Amino acid sequence: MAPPTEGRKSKPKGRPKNDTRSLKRKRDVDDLEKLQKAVEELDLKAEIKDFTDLPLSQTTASGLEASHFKTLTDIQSKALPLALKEKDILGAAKTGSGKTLAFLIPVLENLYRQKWTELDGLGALIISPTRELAIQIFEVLRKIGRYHTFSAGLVIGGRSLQEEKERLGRMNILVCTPGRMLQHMDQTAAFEVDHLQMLVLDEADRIMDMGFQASVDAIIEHLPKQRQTMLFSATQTKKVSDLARLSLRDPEYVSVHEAAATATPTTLQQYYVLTPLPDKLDTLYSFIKSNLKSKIIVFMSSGKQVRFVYESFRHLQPGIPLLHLHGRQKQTARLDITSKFSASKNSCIFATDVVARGLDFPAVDWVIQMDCPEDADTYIHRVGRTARYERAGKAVLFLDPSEEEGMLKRLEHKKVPIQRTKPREKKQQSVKNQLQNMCFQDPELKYLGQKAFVSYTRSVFVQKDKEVFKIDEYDLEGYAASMGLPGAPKIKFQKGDSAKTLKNTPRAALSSDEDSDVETGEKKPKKDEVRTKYDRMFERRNQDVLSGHYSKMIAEDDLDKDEDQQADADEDNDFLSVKRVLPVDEDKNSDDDEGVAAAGPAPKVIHGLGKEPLVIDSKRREKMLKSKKKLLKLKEKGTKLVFDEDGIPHQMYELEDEEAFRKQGPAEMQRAKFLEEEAARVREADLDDKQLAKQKKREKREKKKAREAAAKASIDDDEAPELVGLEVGEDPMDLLRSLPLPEDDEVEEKEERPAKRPKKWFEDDSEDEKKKAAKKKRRVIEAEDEPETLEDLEALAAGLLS
Ligand SMILES: Nc1ncnc2c1ncn2[C@@H]1O[C@H](COP(=O)(O)OP(=O)(O)OP(=O)(O)O)[C@@H](O)[C@H]1O
Repeated sequence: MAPPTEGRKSKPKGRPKNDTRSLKRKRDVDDLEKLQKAVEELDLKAEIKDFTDLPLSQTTASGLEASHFKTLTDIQSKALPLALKEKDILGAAKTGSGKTLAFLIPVLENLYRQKWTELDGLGALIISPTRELAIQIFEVLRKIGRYHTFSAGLVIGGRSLQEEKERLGRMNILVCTPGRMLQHMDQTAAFEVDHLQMLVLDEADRIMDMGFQASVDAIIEHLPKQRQTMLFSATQTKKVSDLARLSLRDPEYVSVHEAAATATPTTLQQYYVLTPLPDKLDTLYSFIKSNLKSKIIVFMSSGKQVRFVYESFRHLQPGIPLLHLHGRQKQTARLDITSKFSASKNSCIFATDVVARGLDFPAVDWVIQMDCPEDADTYIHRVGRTARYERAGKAVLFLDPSEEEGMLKRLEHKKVPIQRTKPREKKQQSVKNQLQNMCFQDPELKYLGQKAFVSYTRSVFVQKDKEVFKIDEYDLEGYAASMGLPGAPKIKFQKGDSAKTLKNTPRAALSSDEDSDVETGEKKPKKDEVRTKYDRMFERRNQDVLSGHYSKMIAEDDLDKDEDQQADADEDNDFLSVKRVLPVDEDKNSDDDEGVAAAGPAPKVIHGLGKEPLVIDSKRREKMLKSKKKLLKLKEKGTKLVFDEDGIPHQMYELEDEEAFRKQGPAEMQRAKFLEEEAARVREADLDDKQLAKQKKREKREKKKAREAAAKASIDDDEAPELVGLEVGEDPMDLLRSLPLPEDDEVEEKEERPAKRPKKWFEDDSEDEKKKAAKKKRRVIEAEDEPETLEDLEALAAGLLS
């Protein structure tokens, strides 16, 4: 047995092992009793400043210390004593004020004091409205609970249900999103919640609102009524109906900032700018350009808006890393993006309300609300992503003039101090033309823009607060034009659903096929209207130009269709979107492949053109096949044949019969013989070539002399034709011949190779490589023979100059 390590207390000698264990157990029991007593005796009126002043287990205290938490925030000092005494709590405090610890510490402590073990099953359930927030809560729990022996899990979807099922039964603490949790409660037989002690709802008002209503009610039905329930939010729900749904027992309302003059952090500066809808993108771009050294979050009303602005702005290359986040991205991508944004010093993320609540990105400088929030509470949560825990921050709200009065009234009512500011004229720049160009050149971007336009318009239409959102007063045509669209897509609205309900309704419950239930369409061309090829181009989508990036985006969307509802909270629903209406002219044939395949007649198949049969599933493809040139691309490449004296074709290189080869002698000898013969042939050919070259030169010299003589004669006759840029009598070939001829490709490459420039953040490798390939192509100039005609030389000179 190894000797006891220095500094570590050795076991008392001679004492039986069992005695030690029972002594330890007794000491633990004593400690627990003491802790329990201290909690019971805790004076609720006493001022608690440090975590060490609280009756906490050594394990939690050590976890807090190791995570560098020392002093309590206001909400923590008010809520923690009550929560430790197992009271039901309604906690309200400003954003970034430390509510997470106010419920996580009691979760750990109360289970600890009840000696909860793995065998006792689920002890505490923490519900969050979004996956990102659930992950964040889980991370904090892991940090401060690192010395505890509880098992804790994250149930948020995005990975296999089976995998989660297997682990669920063993968990003591779970952090979850409502949709996924309910799925498990309904489907996982081994998952027991009968002994649950604590239920926590973070961002409670959001979880209790209409979108989550059904799932939350169903979850609560599974839970035992006797439990501790805690609700936390910066905008707390006090609705009696909500509290009744949760069966709270005499809840303590802990609101530390209710008496405060403002509902938002005092370190937060808040502004609004009046920017009519058609100028919104210009204002946003100008703002980003003027704040390249900042960390910015830009909130938009829908995922489609986010995608359009991200895709178009990244092409404009503002000079700051751009990111985008919305509910339809794959979970791994979302995680990657949030961690990138957290780690970055300066970057700009375009996001939907999926990041509006609870997320604790470090050191955000600006929160921009490009689209007006649906209500003052959403405003408060969005701006709360900056100015967190004693840090300073700034927020700007973009308002259309029609929204100003209504929104300011709402904000004032919620005690939000906001003042108007104007963007600097000097810094204002317009991107309208560039967007128009981009949409014109890239039908996919245009299509994305149309969808963004429709989803924005619809989001405004479904808003409940008609005092703020007056659909008739927006310049929608102007907005569409500012996005680079050729006219505003026509939208047919459906009545009945409110923004909030739609916001959280699971996508599956809405339309699964975006375009199948659309009520909207692009402007139908009138029959007699003159249509240019540009009009037609603007109306197309999914042509051959489909960019890889966009297809990837679309693929991501499809992959992500099974995401849980709360994660999609931000996402617009597809009961309206752009319907592609084809022009009546011949381009009506130019439907995209998917459309025809889905709805049209069975596709034709052509065999024999290439290796694989060609499927003609659209008229456009059929048309393409009628063009010989295009068809060539699809054909197999020909094989080169040589004909012998009898006119029989042979492959260029045919393998000799092995036996015949052997008969001719050893391979090495045959090889030497072959080389010798070939060398002799080359020498002979070389001689011929040299003679030919000499003869050509001689002929040229003679021709030149003849021309000079003729020119001289004509000068003498005073009838010489003018040669622009040349001295009279000078041979035009001489000038061009004096241009340096490339020796070989390598020299060219050295001369032309540009100085290596650093890769810009917005360039991806494939683009880089494409450029390189294009450059290489340009560089290759065939210059083996001396140019002979003027045309040859002109072509060569042009090649060199370019
Ligand atoms: N006692 C403390 N001492 C130091 N930092 C703290 C303390 N409590 C919380 N914080 C830090 O403050 C920040 C905000 O905390 P938290 O995310 O819990 O805020 P919140 O009130 O839940 O905000 P929101 O309303 O936006 O969800 C976090 O970075 C957290 O680490």
